[in-house]
Amino acid sequence: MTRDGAAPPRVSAKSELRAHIRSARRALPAAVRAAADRALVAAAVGVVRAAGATSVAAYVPMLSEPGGPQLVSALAEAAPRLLLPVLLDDLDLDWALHDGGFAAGRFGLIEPTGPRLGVDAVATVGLMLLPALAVSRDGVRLGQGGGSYDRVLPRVTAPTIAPLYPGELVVSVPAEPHDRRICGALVGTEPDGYEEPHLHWTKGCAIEHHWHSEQSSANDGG
Ligand SMILES: Nc1nc2c(c(=O)[nH]1)N(C=O)[C@@H](CNc1ccc(C(=O)N[C@@H](CCC(=O)O)C(=O)O)cc1)CN2
Ligand SMILES: Nc1ncnc2c1ncn2[C@@H]1O[C@H](COP(=O)(O)OP(=O)(O)OP(=O)(O)O)[C@@H](O)[C@H]1O
Repeated sequence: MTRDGAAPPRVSAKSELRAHIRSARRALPAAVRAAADRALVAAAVGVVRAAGATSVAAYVPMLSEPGGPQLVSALAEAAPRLLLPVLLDDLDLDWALHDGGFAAGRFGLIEPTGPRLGVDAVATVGLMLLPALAVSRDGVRLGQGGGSYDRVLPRVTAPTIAPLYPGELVVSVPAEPHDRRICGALVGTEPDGYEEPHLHWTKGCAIEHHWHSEQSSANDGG
């Protein structure tokens, strides 16, 4: 998209999209959010099972992040080994084994207190569910802006999938050279999308994936 002479993406293009999605998330009525989270949790468990992954990396949803408060416990039932991120001082991510313990962290994060495995432990998972504010159909991820997953993604050999609310799988996200593409988004399409998320494989995934769940629609491009 940015070829000869095209202006490089403005930093503010990303922050404008972030602000837009954060405020849309905050504006979601509680009942809609609860139904969407319930459906996303069920779909995420379906993806874990379809992938046959016993070791999974995920995240602890913050207020208004897709998945909600039930995501971690549901994933823990589906995957015997669940790794959750711990934000380090330099904004890189360490990984802790989920053992049911949590403590408050920076930025309103809830972080695991289980055994720390080190930044490279994430290379051992069979599936990564990661947080995003938006994902483009070609796999560019918009995160919270710390650049944490820009550091993490090169260490990951598993499919990388972001649960999203409807409207957050977008045509394009302003890409910068450091951005690594992710493999898929778990997302519904409006109007009933809040209750029916599907797995959309993106066009940018560099990781070979051997499984497709019943609900997947590969590269539907629309
Ligand atoms: N649930 C969850 N866990 C996660 C992430 C995430 O996006 N979601 N991360 C993804 O990398 C890492 C944490 N990084 C984060 C970096 C910035 C902000 C954030 O909200 N920053 C706001 C300032 C908020 C405040 O000052 O209170 C901002 O920059 O505007 C959140 C998480 C690891 N754990
Ligand atoms: N490998 C890296 N090491 C250190 N800093 C990096 C790396 N990659 C990107 N960054 C820096 O991180 C900052 C934020 O990047 P970006 O906007 O892509 O974050 P993000 O993916 O939205 O956030 P997050 O992954 O934390 O949710 C940028 O200023 C970028 O220069």
